[in-house]
Amino acid sequence: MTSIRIPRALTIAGSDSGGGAGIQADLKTFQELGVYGMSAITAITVQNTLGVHGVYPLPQEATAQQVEAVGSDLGVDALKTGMLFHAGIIRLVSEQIRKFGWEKVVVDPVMIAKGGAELLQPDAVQALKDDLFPLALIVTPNIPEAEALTGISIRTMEDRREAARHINSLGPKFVVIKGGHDEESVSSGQIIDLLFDGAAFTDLGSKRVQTIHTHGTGCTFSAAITAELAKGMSVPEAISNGKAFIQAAIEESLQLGQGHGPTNHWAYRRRQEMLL
Ligand SMILES: Nc1ncnc2c1ncn2[C@@H]1O[C@H](COP(=O)(O)OP(=O)(O)OP(=O)(O)O)[C@@H](O)[C@H]1O
Ligand SMILES: Cc1ncc(CO)c(N)n1
Repeated sequence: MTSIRIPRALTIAGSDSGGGAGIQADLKTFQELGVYGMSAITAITVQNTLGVHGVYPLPQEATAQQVEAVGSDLGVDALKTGMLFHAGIIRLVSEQIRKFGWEKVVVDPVMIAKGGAELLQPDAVQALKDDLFPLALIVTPNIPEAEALTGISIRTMEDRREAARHINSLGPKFVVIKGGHDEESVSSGQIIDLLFDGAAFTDLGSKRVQTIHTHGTGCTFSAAITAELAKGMSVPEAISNGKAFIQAAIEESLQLGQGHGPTNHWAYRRRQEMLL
């Protein structure tokens, strides 16, 4: 009997009680894209659409044991990291990625939540660059994260290209600098995510949706890319499908909560089904 192996993805990230970002967004996205999802939690956050009301990091061994448990038993085709919170977790997780020989590694270098809460301690940025980036296939910073990682103040697309080159030189084969925080995209109505593959730049453009419901967009985007990699897509295909996934999720938002609401994780599948 021939058996079809189910694609498997792991997220190493923080829990968002509001369900729009973090582990919850990642698992929903994996499921929507037909990928078996697993998680290693780094911290419990108390969140809703109004902001982050508490952060409770787990002992770093607890995160490492979760990674070990799933890696040694169920197996992992692709993984992503989100909120890692401190340098100790980054070092342990990096060691495990090396030990298991995982190559499809997407690093979303989560630092600050939209309301300003710290999801990565400032002294952990160096560990991210030194330990985790050399193991990453793709890194997906937003503009403020790209600035913090490189010290480059990003005003223009040329600044962004310079930051992408700098991040690429730290090890990741592909860098996507997301454009959600680009002031110009508000007036132009176009958002550009910049992809750099170490040789060439590609502008991934999309219509900017006028909405406040963008909680967890970065998590959802990187989770969709990870799911597509787990299914065997090439990196450019995975990123392009990830962009379509987040665009649908933002366009069909759920209007939940009193603040910045979550995106709609099933909008992309609904659209795909309509095409059938
Ligand atoms: N208003 C919008 N309309 C369309 N696409 C958007 C919008 N805001 C963000 N995006 C897209 O969502 C993805 C995430 O971008 P963004 O720069 O917001 O990430 P982020 O700041 O890391 O998100 P978060 O911290 O909320 O998880 C990118 O692909 C970006 O182009
Ligand atoms: C747990 C968690 N991870 C990442 C983000 C960034 O959106 C968030 N708000 N919460």
